[in-house]
Amino acid sequence: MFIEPRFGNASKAHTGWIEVVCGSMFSGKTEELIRRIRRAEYAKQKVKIFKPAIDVRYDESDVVSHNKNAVESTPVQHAIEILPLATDFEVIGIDEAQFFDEQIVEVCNTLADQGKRVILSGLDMDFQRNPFGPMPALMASAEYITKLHAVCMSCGEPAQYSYRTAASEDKVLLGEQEAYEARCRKCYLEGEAEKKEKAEKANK
Ligand SMILES: Nc1ncnc2c1ncn2[C@@H]1O[C@H](COP(=O)(O)OP(=O)(O)O)[C@@H](O)[C@H]1O
Ligand SMILES: Cc1cn([C@H]2C[C@H](O)[C@@H](COP(=O)(O)O)O2)c(=O)[nH]c1=O
Ligand SMILES: [Zn+2]
Repeated sequence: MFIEPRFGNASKAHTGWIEVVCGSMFSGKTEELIRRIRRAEYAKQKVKIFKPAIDVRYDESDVVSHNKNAVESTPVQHAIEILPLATDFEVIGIDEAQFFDEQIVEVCNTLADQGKRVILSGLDMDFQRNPFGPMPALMASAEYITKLHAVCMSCGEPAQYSYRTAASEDKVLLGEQEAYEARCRKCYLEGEAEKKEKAEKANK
Protein backbone atom coordinates (compact mmCIF):
# COMPACT_ATOMS: atom_id res chain seq x y z
CA MET A 1 0.00 0.00 0.00
CA PHE A 2 1.23 3.49 -0.79
CA ILE A 3 2.10 5.52 2.31
CA GLU A 4 2.64 9.23 1.81
CA PRO A 5 6.35 10.19 2.13
CA ARG A 6 5.07 13.35 3.86
CA PHE A 7 1.91 15.41 3.75
CA GLY A 8 3.85 18.63 3.37
CA ASN A 9 1.90 20.50 6.04
CA ALA A 10 4.76 20.91 8.46
CA SER A 11 7.22 22.72 6.23
CA LYS A 12 6.74 24.86 3.15
CA ALA A 13 10.45 24.53 2.37
CA HIS A 14 9.93 21.38 0.32
CA THR A 15 8.86 21.17 -3.30
CA GLY A 16 5.89 19.08 -4.24
CA TRP A 17 5.94 15.80 -6.13
CA ILE A 18 4.11 13.67 -8.69
CA GLU A 19 2.48 10.28 -8.03
CA VAL A 20 1.12 8.09 -10.85
CA VAL A 21 -1.36 5.27 -10.22
CA CYS A 22 -1.59 3.10 -13.36
CA GLY A 23 -2.88 -0.28 -14.48
CA SER A 24 -5.67 -1.88 -16.49
CA MET A 25 -9.36 -1.14 -16.27
CA PHE A 26 -10.98 -2.44 -13.04
CA SER A 27 -7.59 -2.54 -11.27
CA GLY A 28 -8.70 -0.01 -8.63
CA LYS A 29 -6.97 3.14 -9.92
CA THR A 30 -9.87 5.45 -9.20
CA GLU A 31 -10.47 3.89 -5.77
CA GLU A 32 -6.79 4.42 -4.95
CA LEU A 33 -6.94 8.03 -6.13
CA ILE A 34 -10.01 8.61 -3.95
CA ARG A 35 -8.31 6.91 -0.96
CA ARG A 36 -5.26 9.19 -1.24
CA ILE A 37 -7.44 12.28 -1.66
CA ARG A 38 -9.50 11.40 1.42
CA ARG A 39 -6.33 10.92 3.50
CA ALA A 40 -5.09 14.33 2.39
CA GLU A 41 -8.43 15.79 3.52
CA TYR A 42 -7.92 14.14 6.94
CA ALA A 43 -4.55 15.92 7.01
CA LYS A 44 -6.54 19.16 6.58
CA GLN A 45 -5.13 19.85 3.13
CA LYS A 46 -6.95 21.72 0.42
CA VAL A 47 -7.60 19.27 -2.41
CA LYS A 48 -8.92 19.69 -5.93
CA ILE A 49 -9.64 16.96 -8.49
CA PHE A 50 -9.76 17.24 -12.26
CA LYS A 51 -10.82 14.90 -15.01
CA PRO A 52 -10.93 15.19 -18.82
CA ALA A 53 -14.28 16.51 -19.98
CA ILE A 54 -14.52 13.55 -22.39
CA ASP A 55 -15.10 11.14 -19.46
CA VAL A 56 -18.84 11.29 -18.79
CA ARG A 57 -19.43 7.58 -18.16
CA TYR A 58 -20.85 7.70 -14.63
CA ASP A 59 -21.23 11.42 -14.04
CA GLU A 60 -20.51 14.68 -15.87
CA SER A 61 -18.40 16.08 -13.06
CA ASP A 62 -17.77 13.56 -10.27
CA VAL A 63 -14.96 11.02 -10.40
CA VAL A 64 -16.70 7.67 -9.83
CA SER A 65 -15.12 4.22 -9.39
CA HIS A 66 -16.64 1.01 -10.79
CA ASN A 67 -18.05 0.24 -7.35
CA LYS A 68 -19.67 3.70 -7.21
CA ASN A 69 -17.31 5.40 -4.77
CA ALA A 70 -17.32 9.09 -5.79
CA VAL A 71 -15.62 12.46 -5.24
CA GLU A 72 -16.39 15.84 -6.70
CA SER A 73 -14.21 16.93 -9.61
CA THR A 74 -13.85 19.64 -12.22
CA PRO A 75 -13.96 18.50 -15.86
CA VAL A 76 -11.51 20.30 -18.19
CA GLN A 77 -11.04 20.14 -21.97
CA HIS A 78 -7.30 20.86 -22.04
CA ALA A 79 -4.52 20.24 -19.51
CA ILE A 80 -3.48 23.91 -19.49
CA GLU A 81 -6.83 24.90 -17.92
CA ILE A 82 -5.75 23.13 -14.71
CA LEU A 83 -3.02 25.64 -13.76
CA PRO A 84 -5.18 28.70 -12.90
CA LEU A 85 -7.83 26.50 -11.26
CA ALA A 86 -5.25 24.82 -9.00
CA THR A 87 -3.77 27.98 -7.46
CA ASP A 88 -5.41 27.78 -4.02
CA PHE A 89 -4.92 24.04 -3.48
CA GLU A 90 -2.17 21.90 -1.96
CA VAL A 91 -3.10 18.51 -3.40
CA ILE A 92 -4.21 18.02 -7.00
CA GLY A 93 -5.87 14.78 -8.15
CA ILE A 94 -6.23 13.99 -11.86
CA ASP A 95 -8.28 10.99 -13.05
CA GLU A 96 -8.25 9.33 -16.50
CA ALA A 97 -4.90 11.01 -17.23
CA GLN A 98 -4.47 8.96 -20.43
CA PHE A 99 -7.06 11.15 -22.16
CA PHE A 100 -5.17 14.41 -21.62
CA ASP A 101 -3.00 16.13 -24.21
CA GLU A 102 0.81 16.01 -23.88
CA GLN A 103 0.84 19.38 -22.07
CA ILE A 104 -0.37 17.55 -18.95
CA VAL A 105 3.30 16.63 -18.28
CA GLU A 106 4.45 20.25 -18.17
CA VAL A 107 1.36 21.23 -16.16
CA CYS A 108 2.03 18.53 -13.53
CA ASN A 109 5.70 19.47 -13.28
CA THR A 110 4.76 23.14 -12.82
CA LEU A 111 2.31 22.22 -10.04
CA ALA A 112 4.89 20.03 -8.30
CA ASP A 113 7.56 22.74 -8.67
CA GLN A 114 5.13 25.12 -6.95
CA GLY A 115 5.08 22.78 -3.93
CA LYS A 116 1.89 20.86 -4.68
CA ARG A 117 1.35 17.13 -4.42
CA VAL A 118 -0.01 15.85 -7.76
CA ILE A 119 -1.73 12.45 -7.87
CA LEU A 120 -2.62 11.08 -11.32
CA SER A 121 -4.56 7.96 -12.16
CA GLY A 122 -4.73 6.48 -15.66
CA LEU A 123 -4.51 3.52 -18.01
CA ASP A 124 -0.91 2.64 -18.83
CA MET A 125 -1.99 0.71 -21.97
CA ASP A 126 -4.84 0.87 -24.47
CA PHE A 127 -6.82 -2.19 -25.62
CA GLN A 128 -4.06 -3.02 -28.14
CA ARG A 129 -1.43 -3.01 -25.34
CA ASN A 130 0.16 0.20 -26.62
CA PRO A 131 1.23 2.89 -24.14
CA PHE A 132 -1.70 5.26 -23.69
CA GLY A 133 -1.29 8.99 -24.51
CA PRO A 134 0.87 10.96 -22.06
CA MET A 135 1.13 8.12 -19.50
CA PRO A 136 4.74 7.06 -20.31
CA ALA A 137 5.95 10.68 -20.05
CA LEU A 138 4.01 11.18 -16.81
CA MET A 139 5.59 8.05 -15.35
CA ALA A 140 9.04 9.29 -16.37
CA SER A 141 8.39 12.57 -14.52
CA ALA A 142 6.83 11.01 -11.42
CA GLU A 143 8.59 10.53 -8.09
CA TYR A 144 6.29 7.60 -7.25
CA ILE A 145 4.55 5.04 -9.48
CA THR A 146 2.02 2.43 -8.35
CA LYS A 147 0.96 -0.24 -10.86
CA LEU A 148 -2.26 -2.01 -9.91
CA HIS A 149 -3.70 -5.26 -11.27
CA ALA A 150 -7.30 -6.31 -11.72
CA VAL A 151 -8.49 -9.92 -11.53
CA CYS A 152 -8.56 -11.69 -14.92
CA MET A 153 -12.19 -12.13 -15.86
CA SER A 154 -11.38 -15.38 -17.70
CA CYS A 155 -9.11 -17.26 -15.28
CA GLY A 156 -8.84 -15.32 -12.00
CA GLU A 157 -5.10 -14.57 -12.22
CA PRO A 158 -3.80 -10.99 -11.83
CA ALA A 159 -4.67 -9.02 -14.97
CA GLN A 160 -2.69 -6.19 -16.56
CA TYR A 161 -4.61 -5.76 -19.83
CA SER A 162 -7.91 -4.12 -20.77
CA TYR A 163 -9.31 -6.58 -23.30
CA ARG A 164 -11.92 -5.05 -25.61
CA THR A 165 -14.94 -7.25 -26.29
CA ALA A 166 -16.75 -4.57 -28.35
CA ALA A 167 -16.16 -4.52 -32.12
CA SER A 168 -14.73 -0.97 -32.40
CA GLU A 169 -11.06 -0.45 -33.32
CA ASP A 170 -11.11 3.22 -32.27
CA LYS A 171 -8.49 4.08 -29.71
CA VAL A 172 -11.04 5.95 -27.59
CA LEU A 173 -14.18 4.02 -26.74
CA LEU A 174 -15.69 4.92 -23.39
CA GLY A 175 -17.20 1.96 -21.60
CA GLU A 176 -17.20 -0.53 -18.77
CA GLN A 177 -18.08 -4.24 -18.49
CA GLU A 178 -20.17 -4.17 -21.68
CA ALA A 179 -17.08 -3.31 -23.78
CA TYR A 180 -14.02 -4.43 -21.77
CA GLU A 181 -12.69 -7.26 -19.63
CA ALA A 182 -9.62 -7.28 -17.41
CA ARG A 183 -7.40 -10.09 -18.68
CA CYS A 184 -4.00 -11.64 -17.92
CA ARG A 185 -1.44 -12.13 -20.70
CA LYS A 186 -2.52 -15.70 -21.50
CA CYS A 187 -6.24 -14.89 -21.68
CA TYR A 188 -5.59 -11.67 -23.63
CA LEU A 189 -3.68 -13.63 -26.27
CA GLU A 190 -6.38 -16.33 -26.41
CA GLY A 191 -9.02 -13.64 -26.94
CA GLU A 192 -7.03 -12.00 -29.73
CA ALA A 193 -6.53 -15.39 -31.44
CA GLU A 194 -10.30 -16.04 -31.26
CA LYS A 195 -11.00 -12.60 -32.76
CA LYS A 196 -8.56 -13.30 -35.61
CA GLU A 197 -10.09 -16.70 -36.31
CA LYS A 198 -13.60 -15.22 -36.43
CA ALA A 199 -12.47 -12.44 -38.78
CA GLU A 200 -10.79 -14.97 -41.10
CA LYS A 201 -13.94 -17.13 -41.19
CA ALA A 202 -16.10 -14.08 -41.91
CA ASN A 203 -13.82 -13.10 -44.84
CA LYS A 204 -14.03 -16.55 -46.50
N1 LIG B 1 -12.04 -8.02 -12.79
C1 LIG B 1 -12.04 -7.21 -11.75
N2 LIG B 1 -10.97 -7.15 -10.96
C2 LIG B 1 -10.95 -6.34 -9.87
N3 LIG B 1 -11.98 -5.51 -9.53
C3 LIG B 1 -13.07 -5.50 -10.31
C4 LIG B 1 -13.17 -6.35 -11.44
N4 LIG B 1 -14.37 -6.13 -12.02
C5 LIG B 1 -15.00 -5.18 -11.30
N5 LIG B 1 -14.22 -4.80 -10.27
C6 LIG B 1 -14.60 -3.74 -9.32
O1 LIG B 1 -13.94 -2.56 -9.73
C7 LIG B 1 -13.44 -1.88 -8.59
C8 LIG B 1 -12.28 -0.98 -8.99
O2 LIG B 1 -12.87 0.13 -9.67
P1 LIG B 1 -12.03 1.39 -10.11
O3 LIG B 1 -11.26 1.94 -8.96
O4 LIG B 1 -13.02 2.31 -10.78
O5 LIG B 1 -11.02 0.77 -11.16
P2 LIG B 1 -10.23 1.48 -12.35
O6 LIG B 1 -10.26 2.96 -12.10
O7 LIG B 1 -8.85 0.91 -12.29
O8 LIG B 1 -10.95 1.08 -13.61
C9 LIG B 1 -13.06 -3.02 -7.65
O9 LIG B 1 -13.01 -2.64 -6.30
C10 LIG B 1 -14.21 -4.00 -7.87
O10 LIG B 1 -15.31 -3.65 -7.07
C1 LIG C 1 -8.48 0.21 -22.78
C2 LIG C 1 -9.20 1.42 -23.27
C3 LIG C 1 -10.12 2.07 -22.48
N1 LIG C 1 -10.77 3.15 -22.92
C4 LIG C 1 -11.74 3.83 -22.06
C5 LIG C 1 -12.76 2.95 -21.40
C6 LIG C 1 -13.09 3.69 -20.14
O1 LIG C 1 -14.11 4.65 -20.47
C7 LIG C 1 -11.78 4.40 -19.78
C8 LIG C 1 -10.98 3.70 -18.72
O2 LIG C 1 -11.62 3.79 -17.48
P1 LIG C 1 -11.11 3.05 -16.13
O3 LIG C 1 -11.41 4.07 -15.07
O4 LIG C 1 -9.66 2.77 -16.28
O5 LIG C 1 -11.93 1.82 -16.00
O6 LIG C 1 -11.03 4.43 -20.97
C9 LIG C 1 -10.52 3.64 -24.19
O7 LIG C 1 -11.10 4.67 -24.61
N2 LIG C 1 -9.63 3.01 -24.99
C10 LIG C 1 -8.95 1.90 -24.59
O8 LIG C 1 -8.11 1.36 -25.36
ZN1 LIG D 1 -6.43 -15.02 -17.40
